Amino acid sequence: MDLRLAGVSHTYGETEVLRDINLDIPSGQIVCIVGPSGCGKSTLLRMLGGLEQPTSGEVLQLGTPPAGCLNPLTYVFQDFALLPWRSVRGNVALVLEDHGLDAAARARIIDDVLARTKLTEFADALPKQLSGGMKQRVAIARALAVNPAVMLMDEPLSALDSQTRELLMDDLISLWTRQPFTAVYVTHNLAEAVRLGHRIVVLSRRPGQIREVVELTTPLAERAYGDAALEAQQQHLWGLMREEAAAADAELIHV
Ligand SMILES: Nc1ncnc2c1ncn2[C@@H]1O[C@H](COP(=O)(O)OP(=O)(O)OP(=O)(O)O)[C@@H](O)[C@H]1O
Repeated sequence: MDLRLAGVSHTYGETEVLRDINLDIPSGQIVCIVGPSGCGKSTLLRMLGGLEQPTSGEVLQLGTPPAGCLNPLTYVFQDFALLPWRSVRGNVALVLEDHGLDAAARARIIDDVLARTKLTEFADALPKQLSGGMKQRVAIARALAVNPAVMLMDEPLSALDSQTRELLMDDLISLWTRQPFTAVYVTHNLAEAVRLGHRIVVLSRRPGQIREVVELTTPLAERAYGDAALEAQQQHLWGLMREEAAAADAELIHV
């Protein structure tokens, strides 16, 4: 299933947040959204997930979700959003309830996603026993458990220190390489965007408009930390964003 934003604009009261966004999210790709603070990235993600309706334009789901999909659109948030009283297994199991699956089918799915996210041996741990990186792995396992058509990821690594971020980026790349998934990945971090994005959508400051869509053709598995070509892409992105970011920053300060 692909997603398409067709002429999407959005206004909160007097504030125009997004203007005329036209964008396709093709199945099997990671599409990163970057742009200065407050330009409407999270709003765009909420529209893709159907949590909010755009003031004008349409969000279209094209085609059918993959076989075995229990929830076509699922979120991964920065703050993990785990239930503290449930174990790792229990947190993943939560999203499998009320789908008419028998216990064996649920166990099979949970075992599979825990293995894919390297959490098998932590299945019985509680969130408070886990590092931030491990908590986010649980959130990713939980998202994968419903076999979504598209994962909507809102700054999923922003709460983590830089080394943990690197490890999780490697994990996401190996997850995708073994079994491609579709994701829209909002980030402030251009290094993350060039490591993980097949396409990077650069938004202007508010009202967010698409300034450029950068396509990266290097396979994800070949995008090593510190790669010169990636650094060059990152510089290009920063060139596009620099003035917008400075203007957005000044705007926030003087409000
Ligand atoms: N429910 C809401 N009601 C009113 N204004 C809102 C609402 N949600 C977001 N906004 C405003 O819309 C603008 C865009 O917000 P949004 O969170 O989408 O931006 P963002 O690009 O994700 O920001 P950041 O990079 O800081 O996370 C901001 O000015 C924000 O204050």
